[in-house]
Amino acid sequence: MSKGYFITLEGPEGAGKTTAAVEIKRELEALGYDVMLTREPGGIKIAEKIREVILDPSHTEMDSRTEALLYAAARRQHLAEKVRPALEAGRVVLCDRFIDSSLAYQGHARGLGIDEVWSINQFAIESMMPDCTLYFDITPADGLKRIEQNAGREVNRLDLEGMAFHEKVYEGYQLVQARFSERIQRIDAAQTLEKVTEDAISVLTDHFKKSGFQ
Ligand SMILES: Nc1ncnc2c1ncn2[C@@H]1O[C@H](COP(=O)(O)OP(=O)(O)OP(=O)(O)O)[C@@H](O)[C@H]1O
Ligand SMILES: Cc1cn([C@H]2C[C@H](O)[C@@H](COP(=O)(O)O)O2)c(=O)[nH]c1=O
Repeated sequence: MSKGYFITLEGPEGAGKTTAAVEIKRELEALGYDVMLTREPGGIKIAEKIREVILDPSHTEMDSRTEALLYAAARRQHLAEKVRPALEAGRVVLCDRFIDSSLAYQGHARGLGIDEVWSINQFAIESMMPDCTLYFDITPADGLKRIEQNAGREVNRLDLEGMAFHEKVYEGYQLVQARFSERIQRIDAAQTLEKVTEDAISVLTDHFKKSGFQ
């Protein structure tokens, strides 16, 4: 039984999750919480290696089911090695992407089926779901525009997919959000970073209060 609080950040490419995560961590720490920021795929050595395999732009031959299984494998190791111990120690875990990315990208956009991808992930997560998920809502066009303007960012294999794929990811997130409407809270990610952070903190402190987490 975890004593901590598990928060995930979700959304399409360029929504601002990684940038906002640093601010959210800082604000929560200022409120006295012990926060561990991590990411998927990655966060620990084995999962970072799996990330390299998945996202290498030269791996164009990768089968969609292989892709889904690799994300689930990285997730399992990350949960077992880093997330679960932090939660057991009573920490707030802030994770940049988690299972909802698999449901939107592999389940819907790749066409594997949200139920099928949910099902393969059950073996990996053993029912360990986030307490709260912030969904950073931005249109694919606006998100990709932000990425194009960020000259230093490395381009990965999924970034290279066409607009039709990114539209499907967006659609996938709408379906996932509707399915898990209690857990997933929408944040308007088109706002300034300051406003996005303020909204995120307001949602999270509200959740902490409701669940009695201190
Ligand atoms: N609220 C914001 N307003 C304008 N630009 C922003 C905002 N938040 C982030 N950005 C910029 O948008 C770009 C993408 O941000 P970031 O890497 O945080 O997004 P992301 O959701 O983590 O993307 P990905 O999932 O594709 O890695 C960066 O150049 C960042 O500086
Ligand atoms: C966890 C997860 C991620 N993805 C995709 C989403 C992005 O295109 C990359 C990760 O890159 P980021 O810069 O760290 O956002 O991987 C996915 O398709 N399925 C997943 O489960």
